[in-house]
Amino acid sequence: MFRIAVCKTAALPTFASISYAFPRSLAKPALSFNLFAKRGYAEVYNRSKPHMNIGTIGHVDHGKTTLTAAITRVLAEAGGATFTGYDQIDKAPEEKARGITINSAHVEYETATRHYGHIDCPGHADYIKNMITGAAQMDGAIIVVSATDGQMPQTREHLLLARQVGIKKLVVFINKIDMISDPEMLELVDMEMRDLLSTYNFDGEHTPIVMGSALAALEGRNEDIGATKIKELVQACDDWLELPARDLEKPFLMPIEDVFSISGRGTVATGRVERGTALKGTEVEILGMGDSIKTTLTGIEMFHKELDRAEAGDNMGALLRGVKREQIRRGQVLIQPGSMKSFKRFRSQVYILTKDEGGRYTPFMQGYKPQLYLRTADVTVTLKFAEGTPDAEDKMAMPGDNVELDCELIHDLALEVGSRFTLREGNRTIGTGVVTKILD
Ligand SMILES: Nc1nc2c(ncn2[C@@H]2O[C@H](COP(=O)(O)OP(=O)(O)OP(=O)(O)O)[C@@H](O)[C@H]2O)c(=O)[nH]1
Ligand SMILES: [Mg+2]
Repeated sequence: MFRIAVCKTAALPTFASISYAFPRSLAKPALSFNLFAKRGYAEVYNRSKPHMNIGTIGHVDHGKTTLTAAITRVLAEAGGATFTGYDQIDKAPEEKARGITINSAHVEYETATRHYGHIDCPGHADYIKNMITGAAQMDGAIIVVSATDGQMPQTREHLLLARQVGIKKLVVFINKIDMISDPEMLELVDMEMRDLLSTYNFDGEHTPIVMGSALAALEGRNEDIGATKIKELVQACDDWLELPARDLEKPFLMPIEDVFSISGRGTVATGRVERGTALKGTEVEILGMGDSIKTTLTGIEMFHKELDRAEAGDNMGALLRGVKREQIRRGQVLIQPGSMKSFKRFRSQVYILTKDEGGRYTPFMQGYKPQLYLRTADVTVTLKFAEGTPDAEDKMAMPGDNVELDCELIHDLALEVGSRFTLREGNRTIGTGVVTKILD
C-alpha cells in the first residue's frame, strides 16, 4: 500500500482544533489542517519501513512540482491511494498566478521498501531561503534538470547548497524529454550533469540519471517516457540513496521551524529532529535568541499521528507545557536540557561563491554584515578576518576564495564546532561555511 499526503511546512501538528496565532487572512497559504483534522490522530505511525527525507531541487521551471505530483500519481496507481495534484502542491494564490513554487511543500509516500517524506523546493532565485530550509531537512535529493535548457544557475547553486547542508547522494531526473528529438542533446545534458556533480563532490560517475517526462507521467500518457520513468526514478532512489545513519545515541536536538498555538492545549513547535530521541513527558530546553526556557514535552506528533517518542530524522510537532507562542521562535532549538549552549562569536571557514554560482560580483572588506542562516535560524552577522590575519584592514574576500572569518551574530544561536551555515545578502547566497572554533 502507498500512503500519500501533502502539506506545506515541515511537520503538521494536528492536535485537535488548531487555532492560528496570526490572523487567518495572514495565515500561511497552504496549511491544510482541516483536511487532516478530519483524519483524526488515533492512527499510530507505522515504523515498519525505514523513513527517509528526500525532495526535488533544481532551476526554476524545470519541472520539480510536476515531478512531485507525478510520483504521487504513479505510486498512487500502484497502491490505489490518494494522488496529490499539481494544484494541491502549488496552491497559494501567488503560486498559482505566477506558475512558480514559493513555499516548499511536503508530500509523503511509500515504496515497497521505504517510507519517504518528500519536500518540493522552489527553484526561483528569490526563494532560495525556502529552498535552503527545505534541503536542510533532506537525507538525499532528486535534482531536476530540463533537457531543453540543460544546467542553469540554480542547478549549480542548489547542488552547492545541497552539499553544504550535508546531502551526500543525489539522483538526477532529466525532464521534458518529450520536447527533444535529438538524442545527442540528451547525451550532452547527461555528460554535463555528471561533470557538475563531480565539481561539487558528488559521485558524478555512478549517480543514477533517469530521463523522462514528468508531465507525461502526470497526465497519464506516453508511458515509455512517463510512468515507466517515474518507476525507474523511485527505484533509483530506493537503490542509490542511503538511509541516513541516525544519531540516535546523541542528545536530543530539534531546530524549531514553525510555532503554532492550539486552543485548549498549548503551544506546538515543529521541526525535523536532527539527533537523539525525545520521550513524551520528559524535560526539554528551548535554546538560542535570548534566555533559554525549560519545559515539558507534553505531546509528540508526526505525519498527523500521535507518538510517545520522536527520533532523529522525524518531522515532529512538539506540544510544550506552559510556554506562550511569543516565547518561541523559528531559529531556536529544542534540546535535551543542558546538552548545548548558545553563542554569538565564533571562528569559521567560509567559501565565497562566485557570480556563476549565484554569488557576489565584487569582493567585500571586513565589517561586512550579511545574513547568516544556520539550521532554521536567520540572523545578521558581522564578518572580520580571523584574528591574526595580516593586513586585515585592507584585505578583501574575493568571490571564489576560501577564507577564515571571525563571525559575530546579533543574537546568540545554539552552535558548535562543525555546525554548517550559509551567508546571504538580499536574495543572493554569497558564502557557505562551517564553525571551526567558539570565541565567546
Ligand atoms: N513539455 C513538458 N513540460 C513540462 C514537463 N514537466 C513540466 N513541464 C512544464 O514546465 C513548467 C514548469 O513546471 P513546474 O513543475 O512548475 O516547475 P518547477 O521546477 O516546480 O518550478 P519552480 O517550483 O517554480 O521552480 C510547467 O508549465 C509544466 O507543465 C515535461 O516533462 N514536458
Ligand atoms: Mg515548483
